[in-house]
Amino acid sequence: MPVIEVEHLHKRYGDKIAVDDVSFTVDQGEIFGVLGPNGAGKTTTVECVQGLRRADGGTVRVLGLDPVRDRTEVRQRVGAQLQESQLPDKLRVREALDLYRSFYRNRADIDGLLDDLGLAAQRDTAFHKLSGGQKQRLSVALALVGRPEIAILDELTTGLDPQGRRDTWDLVERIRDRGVTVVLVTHFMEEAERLCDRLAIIDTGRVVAIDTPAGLLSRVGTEHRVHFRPLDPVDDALLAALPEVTGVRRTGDEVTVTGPEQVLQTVLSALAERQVRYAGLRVEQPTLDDAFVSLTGRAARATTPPSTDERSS
Ligand SMILES: Nc1ncnc2c1ncn2[C@@H]1O[C@H](COP(=O)(O)OP(=O)(O)OP(=O)(O)O)[C@@H](O)[C@H]1O
Repeated sequence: MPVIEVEHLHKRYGDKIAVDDVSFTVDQGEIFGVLGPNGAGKTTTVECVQGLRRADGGTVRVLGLDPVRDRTEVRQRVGAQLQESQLPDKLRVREALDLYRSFYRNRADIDGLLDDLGLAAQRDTAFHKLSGGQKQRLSVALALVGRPEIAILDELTTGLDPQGRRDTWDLVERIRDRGVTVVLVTHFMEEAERLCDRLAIIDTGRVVAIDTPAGLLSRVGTEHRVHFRPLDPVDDALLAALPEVTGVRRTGDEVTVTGPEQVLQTVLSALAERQVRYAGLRVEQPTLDDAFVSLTGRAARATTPPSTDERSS
């Protein structure tokens, strides 16, 4: 059953069309990704879903409500992450949660939330003394403090280190396991692939595809690429004649063999049979990056979240 229905959403800022024509539905209980490069219109789209912006065209329904007309009710039932700059420096974690909790009629247990988010030890820490990851987790806690039916998480892992990112992914799955529908806005392919049940790829204000990660991958084919450096002579023609192999390429001393998933086993068996030793074995499978390139005709801006040091803001 859809909890969010967006139809032909259109939004412009002056002459700039931010969202041209976006339609999608989000089902109850899923993690739905809104994926696309910087400036694609993702944030504008979810701001219209939250009722923070009024659409210039199209319709948005959230839990059967109009997010602009029924803003008060939608705010009670949809949790959204705060921008970190919206909290005063001196406010302590526990105080922030108490304050935001008072805005809601359904109130989460704060100690449970602090435990769940790994913030129990920081309950009396002032906001400005939190690390980037802790601030990020607090913003998620604030999105959950009103026990929402839908949580909208925008660029959740930007600025987190790899461990922080993995912890946050586990957290998103736990949120979903509690029955909360999650809308995850991201421009990181790996994050979308790992977390989302379905996702909409948005580019220049338009939806270019909506599917499961596996469905998107199947659109770009299922070819695997096996790379290795033979340490003994091996004939390309011999590799090319193996069942399932669709291509053999040599780049310097590296050989790349392509084919379906089983091609790895085929190649390894053939090399073992002929006592060909090898080094540098690696296998590449199609990724959402490949799907994005194939759907939009160009590469996404980023495939891996930058570390804190690389953060621009
Ligand atoms: N308040 C605004 N006034 C004018 N233009 C805006 C405003 N907000 C966004 N835009 C423009 O609208 C387009 C879509 O922006 P939006 O923030 O929705 O994209 P996004 O996909 O969320 O990007 P990012 O990943 O960088 O946050 C961009 O070209 C952006 O510059």
